[in-house]
Amino acid sequence: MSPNLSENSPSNYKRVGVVYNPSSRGGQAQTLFKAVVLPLLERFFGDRLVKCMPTQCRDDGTRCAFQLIVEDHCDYIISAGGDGSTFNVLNGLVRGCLYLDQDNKTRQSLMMTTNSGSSSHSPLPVAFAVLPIGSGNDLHKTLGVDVNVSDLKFFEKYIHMLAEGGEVIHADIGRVEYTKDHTGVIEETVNDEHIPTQYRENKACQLDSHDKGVRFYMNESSFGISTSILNAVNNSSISKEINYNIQTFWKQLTYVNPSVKVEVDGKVVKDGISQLVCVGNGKCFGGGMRINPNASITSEAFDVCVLHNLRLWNVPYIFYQIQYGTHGNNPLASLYERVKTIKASKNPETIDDVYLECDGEVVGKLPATYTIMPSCVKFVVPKNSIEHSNFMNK
Ligand SMILES: Nc1ncnc2c1ncn2[C@@H]1O[C@H](COP(=O)(O)OP(=O)(O)OP(=O)(O)O)[C@@H](O)[C@H]1O
Repeated sequence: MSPNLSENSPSNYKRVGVVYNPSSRGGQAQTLFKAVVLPLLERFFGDRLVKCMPTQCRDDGTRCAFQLIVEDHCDYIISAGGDGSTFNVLNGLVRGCLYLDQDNKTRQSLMMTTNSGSSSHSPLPVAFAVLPIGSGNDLHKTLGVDVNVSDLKFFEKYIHMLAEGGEVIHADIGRVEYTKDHTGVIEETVNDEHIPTQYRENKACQLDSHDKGVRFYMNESSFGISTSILNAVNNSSISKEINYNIQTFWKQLTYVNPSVKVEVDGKVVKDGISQLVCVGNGKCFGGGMRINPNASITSEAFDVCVLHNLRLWNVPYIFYQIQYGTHGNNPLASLYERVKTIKASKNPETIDDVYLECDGEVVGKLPATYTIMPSCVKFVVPKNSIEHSNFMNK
């Protein structure tokens, strides 16, 4: 049945908070936001625009979104940045809603770890949207939206869409419970949930323990070679866009594929050497590669791609295929579609830890458990986007 359109207009949300990452796009986002984005936000949102908060440091989008919801009572949060910012802000949005959750219903559904994947969830009360001003913008490739940050008309159209022209769909999000790293490979601050200090006495919004982290993601999560590439890119002063290609090539020469066990809805599908496993809520990954070509953020399920023991000489062809999403018949890849839970661990013969990333942010390591959170987020998208038509045709 088609959803009721008027109820789904973003103009129903009257208290809008924007979190922007001035360091996105190698620092260009700062100027772009002030010169182009902010005047358009003021023009299209008017009095509805409550506050714009710049992030102060890495992962700070979580704190900003939390405060906009809890202190400024925002009912609509926009993340202006790249995929990493989307991830941070989403986690602040979830924790802010948990903090305000009087009847404990939100917490119960977000802590769900069974494979029932019921669609009876009601979405979180705060709407969410992303204004793409980052480098990769894989989420927008999943949505089917062409991003052109050098075109002022793009921002004019897009911000009008966010204010009134777009539509709210109920998007699924991925939940991953992973093992925290305390070895120093990942900075200790990444282990923090980033809930502002004054709210930490309220346990309702805290999902982590000392050893386990819980994060939510919008588009994709993966483990294997991807995290090794991301760690090298993020710890370097070379431009992200150039270094990404250099590291992708270099890691193919140096990365030792780990042995992992992957269980999909209770069935072991991989018990051996794998270069990469991608648990997709959306289809795109790594700068637009269609690694889970049939995934949709409204399918109420994950799609999973396992890349087996790739060797250097296999890589060019299979990555060419992944670019176009045609790797399904390649014996070096296995695709599992419409999956509710995934459990993954490293096998004893692999000595090094296997790290995982969510929406491009390396957060922790295996063992990890993924659970789909169906129809969890009221997400504003353009009416002509792929994910909007997926939602309408559900
Ligand atoms: N004020 C800040 N200073 C330094 N780093 C920040 C700041 N705010 C956020 N970050 C971090 O910047 C990183 C990248 O952010 P983001 O994803 O927005 O941009 P990007 O890398 O240009 O885009 P993409 O992820 O799409 O390639 C994230 O790890 C985020 O936590």
